[in-house]
Amino acid sequence: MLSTTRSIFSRSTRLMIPSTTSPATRSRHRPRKRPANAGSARTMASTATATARAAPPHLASTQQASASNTQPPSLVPLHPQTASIPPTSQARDETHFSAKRFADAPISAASKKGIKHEFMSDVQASTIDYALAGHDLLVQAKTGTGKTLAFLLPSVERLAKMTDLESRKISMLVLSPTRELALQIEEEAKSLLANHPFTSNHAIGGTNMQSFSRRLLETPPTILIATPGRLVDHLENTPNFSHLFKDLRVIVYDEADRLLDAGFRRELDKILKFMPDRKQVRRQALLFSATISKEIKEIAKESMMPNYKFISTLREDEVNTHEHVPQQSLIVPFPQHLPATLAFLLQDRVKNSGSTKAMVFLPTARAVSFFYEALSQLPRGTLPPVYEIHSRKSQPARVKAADAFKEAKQGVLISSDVTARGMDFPGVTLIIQAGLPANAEQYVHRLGRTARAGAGGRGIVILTENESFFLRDKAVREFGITPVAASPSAENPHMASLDSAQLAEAGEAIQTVLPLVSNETKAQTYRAFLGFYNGSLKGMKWTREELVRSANAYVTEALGWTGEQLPDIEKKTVGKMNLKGVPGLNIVVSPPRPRP
Ligand SMILES: Nc1ncnc2c1ncn2[C@@H]1O[C@H](COP(=O)(O)OP(=O)(O)OP(=O)(O)O)[C@@H](O)[C@H]1O
Repeated sequence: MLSTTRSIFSRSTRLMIPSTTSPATRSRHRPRKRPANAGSARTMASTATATARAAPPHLASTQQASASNTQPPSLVPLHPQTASIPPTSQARDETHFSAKRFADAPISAASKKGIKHEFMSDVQASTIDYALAGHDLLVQAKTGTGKTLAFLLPSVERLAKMTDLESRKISMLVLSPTRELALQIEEEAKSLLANHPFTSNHAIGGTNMQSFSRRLLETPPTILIATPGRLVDHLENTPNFSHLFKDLRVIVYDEADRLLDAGFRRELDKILKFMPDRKQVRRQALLFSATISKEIKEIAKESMMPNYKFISTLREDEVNTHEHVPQQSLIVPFPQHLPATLAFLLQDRVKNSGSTKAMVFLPTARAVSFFYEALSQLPRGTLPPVYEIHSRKSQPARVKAADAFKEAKQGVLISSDVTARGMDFPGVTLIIQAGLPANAEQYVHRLGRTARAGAGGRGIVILTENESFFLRDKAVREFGITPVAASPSAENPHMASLDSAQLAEAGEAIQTVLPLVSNETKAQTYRAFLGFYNGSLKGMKWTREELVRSANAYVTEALGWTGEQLPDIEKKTVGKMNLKGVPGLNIVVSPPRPRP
């Protein structure tokens, strides 16, 4: 079966990309001047030129480090002609870094020792004085521009100066919407705290609650990083847990707009009820995010003192994605989402001298499993290592996948939105979003997993015709997403292109692996499809009947379901989805619950 796949790839001319291109050689390949026929300012060529002009020394050295990480290629690409494109998706963008040095900042020697960067990023430079002065802050800055250090550093500095801190109490609470992000913040806190007498710990779902309660009560950390659900659990169910917060001086809402939206609101309200009255213990509130809508601004006010400051490092006319990240869209039917993803991954590998580090975002956890199972069945060497991460995996498996992908020089991480915000995976060159993103904000956060800390990257969103209403959203229209063309553009060779032959070729490869994906995964992906698109009927312009018809076509044509009957779906689930009476579902009555 797999031999078909091999033959598809071996039909192309075998290509050897010069794997030993040194960073210096590569930079010579980059255009030094903007060509007269170059398109918009978004072209990678112009970014590369700007980079060559303005790289501060700290960034130049990081650039060299990342460029030297490229591995020799091991694949035969779908269309080898694209290989002549000089790899520039690692071009850097310095617009988010300031000329302020940490060495000159009014901060302790202990903190200076713990910081590995020389220059402050914009958001760090523009917030540090206000934060050190104890103001409540609502801060908006682009993804990947160093917000974590922007809230950790001044908070730690303020705590270090407080002479009346109660020992054995938590002084600073950082709230994070996801477990992975909480652990990542803790890592960054640990390196900042290396020379301070402070400690940090976390309280996140998926860990043993009893042993964590014990540990936190026995040795309370100075800084606790928590996900809201688990913190509420502790506060409500662990005796004396709320006493740990009696001297809380700083509270941080990372990804504030997500924490304040309807999904977390109830938990946040509960958490705040357990915190000491701000009139008795003066507490600083720091709210950070890359996306802050008007409504969120209004809600955020409730969490801050009336004289709070709103700081945005976005210029007034600036759209909220990195200008230097080329973004493209491809409109194809559902069965072509996986083949198109494969084709783009292979193309990116060629564009990056055989080494791609890409993330593929999908709307549901089950769709993640499906893509993962299919792509990992491709013949060895077709793709770099493939990883999956989503909420249905155990916490140790999530940590393992996130850590492995962080470390990986090349790889493909298939993910649900659990890694969409805040996660810092170094060197990601391509973000693919296949299927409808939840909203414009989530699109921005997912895209923000590339082009971090001044590096370059690209984004592609793959949608069906019905999902393409997303591209017509007012906010999304401003992002400058351009359609993927059928053939490579001479004007901008760094943009992805895809013709029908390439898509068919990738489709053939996918057809060979679909039978290897388990029926259970396909059935679950089908049910998740029904659930997810049921929530977007209006945008999709589907009736409930059309939803079911589309899901039934999806399971056979896109997922390769070959069962005699469609996957079953429990009666109670059908009721919850409001699909009762809609023809075309294979409804089963839920098995009775075992009596206690
Ligand atoms: N001053 C700096 N100079 C260079 N790199 C920096 C600087 N500050 C932070 N970084 C690095 O930039 C990367 C992104 O930082 P961070 O994760 O804090 O971004 P963020 O703004 O919180 O992103 P997101 O919006 O996705 O949450 C990290 O690898 C971090 O180490």
